[in-house]
Amino acid sequence: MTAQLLTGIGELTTNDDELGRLHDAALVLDDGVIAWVGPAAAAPVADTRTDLGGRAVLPGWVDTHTHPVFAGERSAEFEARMAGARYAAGGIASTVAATRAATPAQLGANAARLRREAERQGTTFVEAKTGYGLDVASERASALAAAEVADVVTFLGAHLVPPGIDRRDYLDLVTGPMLAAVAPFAQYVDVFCEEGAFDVEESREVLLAGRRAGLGLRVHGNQLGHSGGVRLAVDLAAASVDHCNHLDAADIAALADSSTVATFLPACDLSTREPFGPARELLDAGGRIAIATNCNPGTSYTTSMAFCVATAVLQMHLTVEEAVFAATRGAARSVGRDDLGVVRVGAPADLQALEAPSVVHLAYRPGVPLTAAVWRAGALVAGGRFP
Ligand SMILES: N=CN[C@@H](CCC(=O)O)C(=O)O
Ligand SMILES: [Zn+2]
Repeated sequence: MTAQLLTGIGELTTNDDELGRLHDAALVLDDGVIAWVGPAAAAPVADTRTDLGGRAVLPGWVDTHTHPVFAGERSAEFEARMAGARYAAGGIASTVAATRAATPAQLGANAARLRREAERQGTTFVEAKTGYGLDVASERASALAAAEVADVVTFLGAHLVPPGIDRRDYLDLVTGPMLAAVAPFAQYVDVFCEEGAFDVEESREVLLAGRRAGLGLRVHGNQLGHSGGVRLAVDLAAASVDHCNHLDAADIAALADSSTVATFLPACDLSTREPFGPARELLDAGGRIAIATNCNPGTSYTTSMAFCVATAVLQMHLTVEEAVFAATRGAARSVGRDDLGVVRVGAPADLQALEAPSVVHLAYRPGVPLTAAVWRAGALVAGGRFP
């Protein structure tokens, strides 16, 4: 494979403790990985040479919470919320109906469209959930569509008890035949532990069944209230608990004392008018955090990790460095990938360059499309036309 030298990097965010943030830096990408990193003045010769003209480079975004397998959209529900209606779990059912009516090709095309949209904005790794099929055939089809577009697939049959089925029967289905049909295509199981969806004991049952099937655990917890999902996730040493809008001091202490990553979803919080989760307090207490888009048609119809990072800085009081870390390496840790979201020799060459001299511009110039180039496993997949 061709070794590519990227030089003229004005600022290089490595997320590596030893390398830190470099200026006037260069990288060599070879065979899909980072083969060299250091000062531009000391860069080795490679097969190709691209001068980034002082632009900032950082790891590609690692989006570890998305629901891209769906049909239809819910802008009317969103409009009603902006006029004062409250978000409730039940809205999921309308997307379930549209998803069941769609063909596998339609579901796949929509998920691929979203993946491509995310990639153009710097996202190089995506987790994708099922959860809008909610019967065995539709959940299996959703998992197949997710596996086509995502790097990690999560089974979310326990998103809602769909209309027309007894609650106990549905739990038996999710933990039995549905899990068996989906587990071969998934790495994680998830549950929406919230009023109107699943309570703590039901959620525990779903998660333990998933664990027995060999899946890692993720939880939607404490989004709309003190659902108990966060404590359940910590009790079961889940990889991630997501939303975390409503945390009390004991929740923060429990998370800080655990290996569970708290994944904050700021775009969702804006779209549902929930209070932002206490990411600042959790970081200060020593907890692990991630930031993700939660791309879905109900509560967060965005693929923009940059928007989430800017919001985390402007509204949740993270520093730019903390927010960028949470949206890259911090998130990667929630899917067991310590090699992602970091720039160091041997790491996958998943990178983005900004139309800016520093990552600070992500929050300083909110809403401006700053992605200048995106590389995935060393291949340029978006942008890259440098003057
Ligand atoms: N909260 C649960 N699930 C999704 C929303 C699903 C929907 O409303 O369609 C979320 O993460 O926000
Ligand atoms: Zn979600």
